[in-house]
Amino acid sequence: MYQHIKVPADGQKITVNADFSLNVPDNPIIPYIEGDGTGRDITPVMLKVVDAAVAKAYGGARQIRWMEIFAGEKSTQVYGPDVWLPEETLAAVKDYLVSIKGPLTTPVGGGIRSLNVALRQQLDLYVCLRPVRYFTGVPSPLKEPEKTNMVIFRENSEDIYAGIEYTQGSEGAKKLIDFLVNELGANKIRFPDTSAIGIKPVSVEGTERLMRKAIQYAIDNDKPSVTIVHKGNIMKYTEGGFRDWAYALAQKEFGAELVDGGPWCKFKNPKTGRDITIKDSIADAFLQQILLRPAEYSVIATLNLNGDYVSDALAAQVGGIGIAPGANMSDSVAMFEATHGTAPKYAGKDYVNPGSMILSAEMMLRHMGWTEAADLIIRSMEKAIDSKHVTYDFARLMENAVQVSCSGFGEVMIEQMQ
Ligand SMILES: NC(=O)C1=CN([C@@H]2O[C@H](COP(=O)(O)OP(=O)(O)OC[C@H]3O[C@@H](n4cnc5c(N)ncnc54)[C@H](OP(=O)(O)O)[C@@H]3O)[C@@H](O)[C@H]2O)C=CC1
Ligand SMILES: O=C(O)CCC(=O)C(=O)O
Ligand SMILES: [Mg+2]
Repeated sequence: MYQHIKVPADGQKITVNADFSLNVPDNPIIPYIEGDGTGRDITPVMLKVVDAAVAKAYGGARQIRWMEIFAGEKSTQVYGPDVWLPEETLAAVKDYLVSIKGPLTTPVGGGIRSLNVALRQQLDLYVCLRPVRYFTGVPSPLKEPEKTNMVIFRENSEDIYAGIEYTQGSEGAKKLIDFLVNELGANKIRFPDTSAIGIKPVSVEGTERLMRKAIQYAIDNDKPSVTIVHKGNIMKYTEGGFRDWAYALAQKEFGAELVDGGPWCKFKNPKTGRDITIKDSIADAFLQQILLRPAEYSVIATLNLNGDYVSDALAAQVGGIGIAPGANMSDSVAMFEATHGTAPKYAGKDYVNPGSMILSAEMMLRHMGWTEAADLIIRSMEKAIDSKHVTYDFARLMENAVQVSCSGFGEVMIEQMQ
């Protein structure tokens, strides 16, 4: 059926029920994309650590059947020079429901548009879920890094990531600027003759589905608040719309009531009876608040670009993007991936921290309901860090650390599972 994807003969598909719960067989086929740059270092380590955790947790009764699928540079080697994202890769991610990927390179300026963004958009993986937590012993620039405990819900399908952008001097830029100036009376384009131009779509539907997931997460995980992060003071109808529609959804669907006349509102968690406060913060101020008063923030709902910035900033507070995991999700399909990119200067050197990719796999195991294996990964990560056998990113900031390689850190984790 596929041209280059080899389906493991002894594996079975994960399937989904009408309520979006999963049926996970004991031998699920899970597609993975190795990734560009350091992807080829961290992905094999992740596969080994996950296999070890599953073997230890279930004594052989369960085993993942990994299925390699292709995107990025490796895809051009397998499928041909210009094939960066084959149709069958998209089909496999959709059909097999749960997958994991390494980072993929995006050139700045010209060249291909982001394959990462293309995967999210073409599969409508509208939630980018990025939990940020502290592991004891990890070096951090903060005095009290354990106070940073947040979960980012980044809208993944809209905003300027829609890629509606025209290069300076192009027919598209000229037409669009002419239309804005002549038809809509836009008179604030400072240099219309030499401007490139981009469009930022933000919709009611896109906002509501993201906010619904963020609030449901707060309910299911007994979180005290959801903060809407936006730049609605400047971009009144896009980012400001996001804020207003998100608040409105909390009231309309979850019965939130205004606090002191609003706009903050709150409702009782139907599962625990505790208050969940819905509040908002303007993005620039939010970036200082998370450093100075992180304990006041829990679940974050934000647009695509803000979410990108906030993800790396928050990751830095708890030790850096070397251990920052994530997931891209629709209601039925989930594709897990690290927050960081391909870190090209370290590619192929067996050097970088595989933690972000391993913790993304930990999220994947939990999503599959394989909590024993997921717990084992968390415990072995804690023990590995505690043993101070860590990769360069932590070793350079830790006292008495033993620096280990990327694969070496995986081995330390596996030893800790015994
Ligand atoms: N989802 C994806 O696939 C993503 C892809 N990208 C793409 O990746 C490419 C490179 O992007 P760039 O901006 O350099 O960002 P990167 O995230 O690749 O790297 C930035 C810095 O973060 C640190 N870092 C990254 N990965 C690790 C790791 N595993 N362990 C420890 N430290 C790590 C390194 O810091 P130091 O120098 O201090 O050692 C590195 O120089 C671009 O093409 C970009 O578009 C970017 C983000 C996400
Ligand atoms: O697609 C890319 O190259 C960058 C994506 C990114 O930075 C992110 O998803 O956090
Ligand atoms: Mg990013």
